[in-house]
Amino acid sequence: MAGSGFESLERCLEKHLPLAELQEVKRVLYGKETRKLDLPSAALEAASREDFELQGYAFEAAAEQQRRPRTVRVGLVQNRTPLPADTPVVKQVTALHRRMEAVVEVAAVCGVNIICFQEAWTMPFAFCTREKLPWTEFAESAEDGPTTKFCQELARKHGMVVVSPILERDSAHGDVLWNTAVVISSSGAVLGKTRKNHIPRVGDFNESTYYMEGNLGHPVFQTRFGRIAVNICYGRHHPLNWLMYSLNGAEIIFNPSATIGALSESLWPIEARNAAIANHCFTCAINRVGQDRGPAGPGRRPHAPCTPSGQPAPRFTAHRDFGHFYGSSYVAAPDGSRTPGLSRTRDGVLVAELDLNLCRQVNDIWGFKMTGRYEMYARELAEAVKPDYTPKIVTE
Ligand SMILES: NC(=O)NCCC(=O)O
Repeated sequence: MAGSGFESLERCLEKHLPLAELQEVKRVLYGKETRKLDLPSAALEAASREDFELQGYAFEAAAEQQRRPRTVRVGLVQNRTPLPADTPVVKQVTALHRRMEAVVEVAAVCGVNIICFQEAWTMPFAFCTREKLPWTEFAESAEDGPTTKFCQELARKHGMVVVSPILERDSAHGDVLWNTAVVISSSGAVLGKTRKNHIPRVGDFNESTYYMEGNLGHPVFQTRFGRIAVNICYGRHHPLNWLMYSLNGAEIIFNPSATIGALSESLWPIEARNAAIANHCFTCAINRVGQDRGPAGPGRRPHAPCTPSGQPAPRFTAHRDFGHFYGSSYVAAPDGSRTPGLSRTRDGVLVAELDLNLCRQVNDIWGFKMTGRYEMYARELAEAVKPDYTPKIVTE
C-alpha cells in the first residue's frame, strides 16, 4: 500500500504519459475537462509561504435564457494536525484554529464563498483508539463552543459560509457526544447543525464507542450562495444517505472525511463522484492527510488516558496507528466531471467554481429524479424492514 511516498495519481499520470494519451486518459477518468482557475498571485504566494497546496478549477454550465449563471466558489480544506497528539488539548485546538485562520485568509483572496473543513477538524483522529480521555475533551457545544465562535468570526470577516465538522458535546441532552457539522451563515449566525448518520464498524476502524448515529435526518441549509448539505465521512458508502439530502434540495453536498489508504483509497474516487451523478448535484469529498498516531507510550504522555477509577486505561495498540490518511480531496459535478485531487500527503485548499445551473440542466437530460420510482422503493423498503419480511426470491 502506497503511503506518503506517492504524491498523487494525477502527478504520476502527468509524469509518465505522453500528452496526447494523457488527454485521452483524463477524458475517460475525469470526464469533461474542468477549466484551471487563474488564482491571484498573492494567494499562491501566501499558500507557498504557509506550506500548503492551492489549486483551483471551474465547472461550466450552458447559458440559459431565463436564469443567470449561479456561480459559487467552494473551498475544500485538507490538513494534518500540526501538533503531536500528546500536546495539551487546548494547545492543539488553538494551533488548528491558527492554521485555519491562515488557510481561510487565502481562500478569501481566491473568492471562496463556502468553505468546508475536514471531519472532526479540531482534533487528531482518535476515534478508533476506543480511549476516552483525553479525546473526549475535544468535544464542544455546536451552538456556542470555542470553535463555533471562532468560525463565526471567520464567516463575518470574510462574508463566507463556514462548514465546521466537530465532535459535539450536547449538554442539553445528558452530555451526549455526536459527530456533527455546524453550518455558519455568511452573516456569522449559526444556521444549524447536521449529524453523521452512519458509524464505521470496519474491523479496527470502529468509531462506535464515541458517539451515536445522528438523529437529525437529512437537513439542507439554504445559504446566500445555494442549498448545501453535509454527508459526514462513512455516510458516503450509503447511496440512500446522499439521496435524502438531494431529495431535500441540496445542490452541493460536502463529505468531510477521515479515511486511510488500506481501507478505502480505491473507493474514494468513485463514491462521491457517483453520488454527484446519481443525484444531479455537486459533491465535495474532503479527506485529512498525515498519520495521526496516538501518544507514544506510558510515562511519555502528560495526558495518559485513565479509567474513571484513575487506573491507566487499557492500551489498544492495534487501534492506535491508523495508517496514512491520503488526502486526495476533490469536487465532482452532476455531469460526472471532476477536478483532479489534491495531494495525498500535503495540506491543501481546493477552490472550485460551480455554476449551480448545471444541476437542473443535467436533471433535464438524464432525468434520474423523474425516473427514480421513489414511491415503489418506499413501498418495498417499508416491507423489507419488517421483522417478518421474506425476501422475494423466485425459484423454479
Ligand atoms: N471517519 C470515518 O467514518 N471513517 C470511515 C472510513 C471510511 O468510510 O472510509
